Amino acid sequence: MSSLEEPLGLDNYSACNGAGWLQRFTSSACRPISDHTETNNLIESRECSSSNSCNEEYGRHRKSNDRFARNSLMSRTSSVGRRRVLDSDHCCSLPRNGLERIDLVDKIFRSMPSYVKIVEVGPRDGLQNEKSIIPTTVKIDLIRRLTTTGLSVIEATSFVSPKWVPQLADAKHVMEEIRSIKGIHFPVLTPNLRGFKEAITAGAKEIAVFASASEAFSLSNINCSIKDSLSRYLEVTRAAKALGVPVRGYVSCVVGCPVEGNVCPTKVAYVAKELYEMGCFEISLGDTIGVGTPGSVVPMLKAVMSVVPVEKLAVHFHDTYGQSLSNILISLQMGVSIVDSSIAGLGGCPYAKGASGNVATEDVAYMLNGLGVETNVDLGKLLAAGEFICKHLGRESGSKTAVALSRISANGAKMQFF
Ligand SMILES: CC(C)(COP(=O)([O-])OP(=O)([O-])OC[C@H]1O[C@@H](n2cnc3c(N)ncnc32)[C@H](O)[C@@H]1OP(=O)([O-])[O-])[C@@H](O)C(=O)NCCC(=O)NCCSC(=O)C[C@@](C)(O)CC(=O)[O-]
Repeated sequence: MSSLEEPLGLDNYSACNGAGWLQRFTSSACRPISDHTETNNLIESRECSSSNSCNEEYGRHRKSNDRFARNSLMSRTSSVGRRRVLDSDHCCSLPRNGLERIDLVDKIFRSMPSYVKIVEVGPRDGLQNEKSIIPTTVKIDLIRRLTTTGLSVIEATSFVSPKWVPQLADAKHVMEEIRSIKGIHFPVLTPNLRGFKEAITAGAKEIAVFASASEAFSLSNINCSIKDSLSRYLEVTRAAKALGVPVRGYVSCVVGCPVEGNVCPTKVAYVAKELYEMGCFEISLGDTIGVGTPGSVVPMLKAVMSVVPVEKLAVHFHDTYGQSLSNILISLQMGVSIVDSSIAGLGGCPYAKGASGNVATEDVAYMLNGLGVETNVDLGKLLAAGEFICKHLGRESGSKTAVALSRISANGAKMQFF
């Protein structure tokens, strides 16, 4: 598959029934992980569907690291969401396939975190693809508004080549204006040592490096192979370590690539592990073109969780096929507790044609609120920040929550959260 016209896996869907389709993904050729009871409870393992050869690079480290995933999953019992359901008398035990009775509520909430850190990427990922150059003052105003919402991390900009991403050519000025704001992390993207140095000079105190699990995407995005990018990032992480600057690591194309199609979970695990071992404190897994479904996200996460502790993982979904919230939900059930999102669903990658914006921060906050998962984020203030930037861009919000709530409040009704 080399385009965004069809979701991954749909090409062969008509050839088989649901079960057969699922089986198509269970080739032992690239089985990414050993048995994982909790995860298997959520969805039967669907392994790599790629024709790529799945090297078992991570396999050597699998056993010792499995315990991270298992322990973490066991200990992440959400009391809040589950209690809400229990309290509201929805607790039920239903027979399933005539086999055994399963406590559905416990199964659903067992691994759900009680707190989720939302990483706002709107000012960077959200704006980087905008065609007309947004005034620096508007970007700064947006960031300032976002700082009032309770978000603890706001990715501010990128120190990349202005020839490649002209929208963020004002990175230095943006950083200079926000560097004095206390209590909030403002990571910036740095593709190489030069970007790192410029970011630090401009006042950045946290940076992010971005590799890809797809060779083709690495070439189109940062003009080098995965191997070369990892060497560059080793230089950057060493320099950052010397200055005590925390580095976040991104892996792009974690389930699909606009050029290569399906991406094997082992490749994602390999790149994630390399970034983690070179010192990245957190690894964000990006479905850059938004083709993933829980069916492809689960095996990918399983593979990555076998080499990086789940508490160090973030998920980063673009919403091209409207799958982001379901992908986030399944990720939370697997123990992930860090979610990237973009105000008003802004965004798209300049090197992933057709990919839409990130999942909207408002929608994530609304869903987490409904689940009883704490975020410390004020939805009303998020809505105001989203309205501000949408007004400037002259378009409707990409957040379904924002659109729905604006209609409700236009009708004079009181905001309700479910
Ligand atoms: C990586 C490079 C720099 C390599 O760029 P290059 O052309 O391969 O390398 P170069 O070293 O030959 O540099 C070309 C020009 O850029 C300059 N240059 C070199 N480095 C810098 C720098 N740091 N800052 C400013 N300028 C720089 C350099 O000086 C030169 O200028 P010239 O001599 O032609 O005048 C380039 O390919 C680039 O900037 N790419 C941008 C990639 C990008 O920002 N992509 C979007 C973000 S990634 C993303 O969105 C995915 C993510 C993270 O959100 C997760 C997901 O959704 O999956």
